[in-house]
Amino acid sequence: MVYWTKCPVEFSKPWEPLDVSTLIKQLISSIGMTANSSFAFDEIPKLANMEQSDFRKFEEDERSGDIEQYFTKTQMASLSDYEKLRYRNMKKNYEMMVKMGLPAQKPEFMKKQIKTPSAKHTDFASEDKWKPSSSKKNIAQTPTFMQRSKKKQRVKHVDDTDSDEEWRPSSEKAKKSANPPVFKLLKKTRKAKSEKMEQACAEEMSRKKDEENKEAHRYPQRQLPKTNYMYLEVPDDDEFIYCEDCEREYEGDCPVHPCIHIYDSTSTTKSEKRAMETLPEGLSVKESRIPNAGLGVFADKTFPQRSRFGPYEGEVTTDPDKAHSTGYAWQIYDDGTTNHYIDANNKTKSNWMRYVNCARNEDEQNLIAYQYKGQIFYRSFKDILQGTELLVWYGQDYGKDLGIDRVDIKSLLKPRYINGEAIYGCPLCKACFSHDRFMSNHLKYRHGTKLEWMLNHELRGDKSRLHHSISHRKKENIRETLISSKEPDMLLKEGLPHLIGDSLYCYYIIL
Ligand SMILES: C[S@@+](CC[C@H](N)C(=O)[O-])C[C@H]1O[C@@H](n2cnc3c(N)ncnc32)[C@H](O)[C@@H]1O
Repeated sequence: MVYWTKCPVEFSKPWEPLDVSTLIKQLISSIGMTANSSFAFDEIPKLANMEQSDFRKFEEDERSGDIEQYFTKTQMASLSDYEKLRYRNMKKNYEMMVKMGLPAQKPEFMKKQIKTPSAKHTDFASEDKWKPSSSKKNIAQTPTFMQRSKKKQRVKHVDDTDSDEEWRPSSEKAKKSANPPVFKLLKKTRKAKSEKMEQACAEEMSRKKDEENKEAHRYPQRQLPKTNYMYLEVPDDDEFIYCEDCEREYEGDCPVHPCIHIYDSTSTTKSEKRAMETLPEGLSVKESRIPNAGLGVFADKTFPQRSRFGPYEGEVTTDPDKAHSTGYAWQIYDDGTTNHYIDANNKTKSNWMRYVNCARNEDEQNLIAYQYKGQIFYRSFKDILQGTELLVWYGQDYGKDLGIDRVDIKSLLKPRYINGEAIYGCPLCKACFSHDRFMSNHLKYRHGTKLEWMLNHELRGDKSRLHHSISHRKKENIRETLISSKEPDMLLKEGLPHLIGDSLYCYYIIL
């Protein structure tokens, strides 16, 4: 903290956390002699202006040093006088910082409360994060059972509603496809908003184009081929959703880290404004930050990690040529083979998701596209901050046609055969998987940025080296023992390291 390194006052025991009120008093008295010190002087007037009586009152208040509420009787008895003093000082410091309106990190021991504190102390003990406006509010924790029931409701929305599409994929599962409920907004407002938005976008774009044409081109001008559809890894079973935090798939949503579904706005129009009108609250469409990419979708507020958007709407077609020609079609699989395409080229039959552009690298990507029950959803795998453009990865082939060269995860999925069984070893850690899908998920979610870095910096233009190093590492690290998939509990009991992924599928343990 600032008073260890920059404090102009000398203390006899620098290793002992100090009582901050004593410290502040000494600081205030030393203002005159510390004018050249590196201490954050803008803080000093604030401290100096605090009423002295406040400090005294605080100091004299015996309960402010009370730490018993955080320890059991046995724990308290085992603490030495020195430790008790230390904890009391930490608590006092924290409370004083909060009182002064300074951001303070709550000491670890104060997060666990054993006994009910007095009303006065609840103020401090209930704060997990310091917030200027809520520093004295008692923030209630949502009980776990309440969070669960919320999650169930969300799942029900997706599962129980029927889709409007005229043609449906052949799979029985996809027939029950979701058409998420929507917020009822004042249509006129949205209509006016979207009309204005379209017009403003068009004007802004034509102005920028004129300007760009006058300038020497800063970026290579590419005639982008409209001969692509967007591609996802082939799902064998699209009723499972991968959770990046748990590193495993769940049937439906992860019960521990459920998604927050962001619903489309209602649009009943049959005109081309439909796609724009479906924009959820907090999103807007304007010119993309990616040169020559056209329009893009931007966040007007922060969307947290695991926000889920969708489904992607469009016309269903089984004609690959038609889908290839538009640049707005996602390929949909059923049992590992292409079943149909959802083409959002037609604005009267699609939603706002048609405007989401392709990320050029892992850093700017904030959405993952995935197929769930025959439909495409986008999910944020990190917080999307206000003002950021929403960007998803369209897939290797489409990416290449847009001039984007990213690590081809599929190329890292070459198995090695042990006892006749294919195993997929991670090039970056010791995890191994029995199925390319688990390995692919692991690479994408656990090491995405690192892979990008390897390609761009270490292995630029020489992907063969990467493959070489992978097979070399595999030879070194893989213990050639096949462990039955039926014994995951036993394996865990033995405490073997690096059992990663779903234990039913991932049954290789690496040395
Ligand atoms: C699904 S649409 C995205 C919305 C599109 N920007 C629009 O204005 O309608 C896909 C098209 O957007 C453009 N695009 C998307 N991502 C791009 C990128 N990273 N670089 C260049 N063009 C991109 C390409 O023209 C592509 O065919």
